[in-house]
This record gives sequence, C-alpha cells and structure tokens, in this order.
Amino acid sequence: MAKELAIETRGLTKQFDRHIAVHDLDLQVAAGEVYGLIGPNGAGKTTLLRMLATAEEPSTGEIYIHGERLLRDRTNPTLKQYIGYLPDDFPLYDDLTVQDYLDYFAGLYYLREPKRSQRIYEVLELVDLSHKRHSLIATLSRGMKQRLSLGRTVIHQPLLLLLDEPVSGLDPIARQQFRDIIKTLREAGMTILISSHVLSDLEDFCTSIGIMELGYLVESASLAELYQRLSNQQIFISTLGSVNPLVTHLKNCANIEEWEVIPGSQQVRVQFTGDLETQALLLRSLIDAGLPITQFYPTQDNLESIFLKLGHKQAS
Ligand SMILES: Nc1ncnc2c1ncn2[C@@H]1O[C@H](COP(=O)(O)OP(=O)(O)OP(=O)(O)O)[C@@H](O)[C@H]1O
Repeated sequence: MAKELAIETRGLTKQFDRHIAVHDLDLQVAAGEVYGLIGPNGAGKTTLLRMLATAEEPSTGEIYIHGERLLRDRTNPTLKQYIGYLPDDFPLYDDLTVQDYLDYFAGLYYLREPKRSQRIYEVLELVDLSHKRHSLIATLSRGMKQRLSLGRTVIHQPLLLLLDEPVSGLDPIARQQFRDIIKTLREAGMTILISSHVLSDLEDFCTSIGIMELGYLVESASLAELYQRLSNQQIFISTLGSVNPLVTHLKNCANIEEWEVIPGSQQVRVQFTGDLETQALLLRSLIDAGLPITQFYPTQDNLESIFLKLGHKQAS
C-alpha cells in the first residue's frame, strides 16, 4: 500500500514581480520521510519552505498536508498546528532564559499544565540543554542557540518539520549533535523537510533527496534509488605476495567491469556492479581459491560526487 503523503504540492508557483522563484512545482513527501532539499543559492528552497509554512502566499498552485488543503488564511488552524518551521535566521530573545523561552512558545501553542512543564522537560532533554535551563540565551554558543531553536520548533509535537539550512555556521561537533537530534525525531515518526548545502549531513540522515534549480524541482528520489542509479561502487582488495594470482582470479569473476593494480602496492581496485550478496560471494570465492587476502574494502560514490556527476554544483 502506498504510504500517506505528508506533503503534496500541485503546480506550486511563486512569482516576485517578474521573477519566478518557484516554478510549477509538484513535490511529494511520504509520511515519516526525512527529505533533503538541495540546490544552488537562489534556487527557490527558502521560498518553497516559506510557502509550506504559510509564511508566503503562493502565486498559484496548491499545497496539501496529510491530504488536507493548506490555506494561508485562518481556515485550518489545526492543520497549522501540525507544522513546525525553523527559518534560516532563527531569531531568539537574548534576554530570556532557555526555560522561559520554551515556556513562552509552549504558551503560544496553548499547552497547559501539567503537560506544559512535562513537554518543556522532554524538549530540553532532546536538545541536550537541561543543564542550561536557567541560562540567558545571550550566553549560549551558536550550536546551543541552534538546538534551542529546534527545540522551540518541536515544542507542540508537530507532525511535519520544515528546517531551512539549520546547520549553517555550525562546527563539526555541533553538526553531529544536530544530526543525532534529527535521527531521534525521525525514529519518533516525524516527517522532516530540510534544506542544506552540507551534503555529507544529508547523506547521514535523509531518506530522500530533491534538487532544485532555478525554481524547478529537477530531481526527487529516495537516497537508495539515487545510489543505485548513479553511484559507482569500487572494491579495494589487497593480498600478500604477488598480485598476479589475484588478478587472474578476478578476470573470471562476475560483476567486475574493470580492475587496476595500484602502482607500488599489492592492491587491486575493482569496479564492481553487484549488490551486497554478490559482494559476499566474491569475497568467499577469493578465500576458497586460497588467495592470501589481507584487505577487502568496498566504497561507493558519496552524495557530493553523485551531484557533481549530475552537473549540479553544490557548495559543501
Ligand atoms: N521577497 C522577495 N522578493 C523578491 N525576490 C525574492 C524574494 N524572496 C526571494 N526572492 C528571489 O527568489 C529567488 C529564490 O530565492 P530563495 O531564497 O528561495 O533561494 P534559496 O534556494 O533558498 O537560496 P539560498 O540557498 O541562498 O538560501 C532568488 O532569486 C531570490 O532573489
């Protein structure tokens, strides 16, 4: 059975004066997906997210959230409760404490006691800021502020999270913490649409990827499908002694397109087209042939290489 769509847009278009920022966009994101939106600066990602968050009125087209038409006026307040939106500039109130800030937003979403305190406690735990609950926001690091903003965005337990470049400007440790939170939210079943230029992060937690260019959605597929369609798989195999017996054996193996002996080493780089099971069979055949294998190391193209191959220039 097809999965329920958390987001569906039909012919979604946004025009600013004579410039079309988002062009006739049909997007489908299934419930429970983490969908990474990438594309060069000015491709229309922020405009799309803003329309999904009802911060921007579409020029034409329709948006459906869990099958229900999303309108910018006051007609569907319950539907808007389903959505959590973290804009790229994530404004914070520096003179509030972390606890008071979350409490303020809990109030805006009509959370009442005792649920309100319970939810603030859960969110502080989730974003690892329990120890900072009484600190002024002004005293937090950028990574902490970013996690607090994410906490504020999920305070009302939305079904759909819209994140606009949430890791920009964060150091590797702060990004790792952020990735861990996203994975926790994914495991809890939240649907997440996230725009980012950091492809290695998206690769880590996304289930699907969409590429925007000049307002168009030019690619939309599951990460697994993208890898299958576009990723080269290589295996580095090392042996003791001469590589010649290894090369002779490889010539008779299936799913091997090319091989190359790495100069000055006892290692062969193999271009491999099989799946994981055939990879295991290859390793078994090397061992059964009595070859003294010391290393069997499969690698595949990462998201960055795939997109460069597609001709999409991503800044990482
Ligand atoms: N309020 C506005 N008025 C006029 N033009 C706008 C407005 N907002 C966005 N644009 C234009 O729409 C296009 C898409 O911008 P948008 O911010 O959506 O791109 P983006 O993909 O999010 O870029 P980035 O990766 O730099 O954040 C750009 O050409 C931008 O200048």
